[in-house]
Amino acid sequence: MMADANKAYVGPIPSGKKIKIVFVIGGPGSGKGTQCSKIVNQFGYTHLSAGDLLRHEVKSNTEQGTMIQNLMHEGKLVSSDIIVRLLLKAMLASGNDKFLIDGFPRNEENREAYEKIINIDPEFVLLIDCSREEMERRILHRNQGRDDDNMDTIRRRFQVFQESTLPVIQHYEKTGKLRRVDGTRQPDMVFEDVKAIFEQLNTQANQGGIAQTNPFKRWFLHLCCGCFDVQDRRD
Ligand SMILES: Nc1ncnc2c1ncn2[C@@H]1O[C@H](COP(=O)(O)OP(=O)(O)OP(=O)(O)O)[C@@H](O)[C@H]1O
Ligand SMILES: Nc1ccn([C@@H]2O[C@H](COP(=O)(O)O)[C@@H](O)[C@H]2O)c(=O)n1
Repeated sequence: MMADANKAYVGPIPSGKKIKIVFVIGGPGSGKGTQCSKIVNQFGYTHLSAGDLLRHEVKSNTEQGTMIQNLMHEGKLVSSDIIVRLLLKAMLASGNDKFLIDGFPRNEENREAYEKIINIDPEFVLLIDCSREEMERRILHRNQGRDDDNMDTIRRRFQVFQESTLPVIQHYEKTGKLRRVDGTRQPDMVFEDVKAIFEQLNTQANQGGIAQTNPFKRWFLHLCCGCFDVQDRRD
C-alpha cells in the first residue's frame, strides 16, 4: 500500500526497508545546502531542503503558495503540517531509502508534527555551527535572487533561529542525537568532519550486518573476544 501525501495520512511510511533519515540544521547561511550536496555525491542520500520545497510550492500560484511566499518574505515559519506533508510527498516520490532533510525541524512544532506524521527516528541530527557575522556575510554574497536574502528578513531569520531552533538543538543534544561540526571553515574542511560522521554511521551498520550475514565472522568474534551475542543492529 502506498500512502497518498495529499490525503490525511498519519503514521510511518509503509516499507519493509529500514529508512535512514538525517536532519541537517544550522543558522541561515551556515552552509547546510553546500554540505548536503557533498553528502549526496559521496553517500547517495536524497537531499530534501524544506526551504526549496516551500519555494517550489510558491511557484504553484495557489492561495497556499501566496500565503507561504508572504511568510518566507517576512522570515517567518510556515505551518508544520504543510511542510511535513511536502516532505512526506517528496520522500514517497523519490524511491530512495536515505534522506537528508535540510532546514528541518526549525521549531518544536515541526519536530512534533514530524513525529506524528512521518515518525521515523533520525539516525542523527547534523548541526552546522557558524558565527552570525560569517552567516550574514555569506547570505549577502549568495546572489541567488532569493527574496529573503535582504537585511530586514535576515534579521528576522536570525531571531527565529535563536528563539525557535535553539530549543530543538537542545532537545537533540539531550537525546544524544546531535552531531556538531564547525561550519566557519572552508567547505572542504567542514566536509572532512561531516564525512567522518557519515562513515561512522556506515561502519556501525556494517558491523551489525556482519553479525547476521556471516556466521564465521561471528564465530571468530566469539573466539577473539567472547562476544558471541553480537546483535544484528539492522532492524
Ligand atoms: N564553508 C563555507 N565557507 C564559505 N562560504 C560558504 C561555505 N558554505 C557555504 N558557503 C556559501 O555561503 C552561502 C550560503 O550557503 P548555503 O546556501 O549552503 O547555506 P544554507 O545554510 O543552506 O542557507 P539557508 O539556510 O539560507 O538556505 C552560499 O553562497 C555558499 O556558496
Ligand atoms: N522547516 C522550515 C524551513 C523553512 N521555512 C521557511 O523557508 C525559509 C527559507 O528556508 P531555508 O532553509 O531555505 O533558509 C525560512 O526562512 C522559512 O520562512 C519554514 O517555514 N520551515
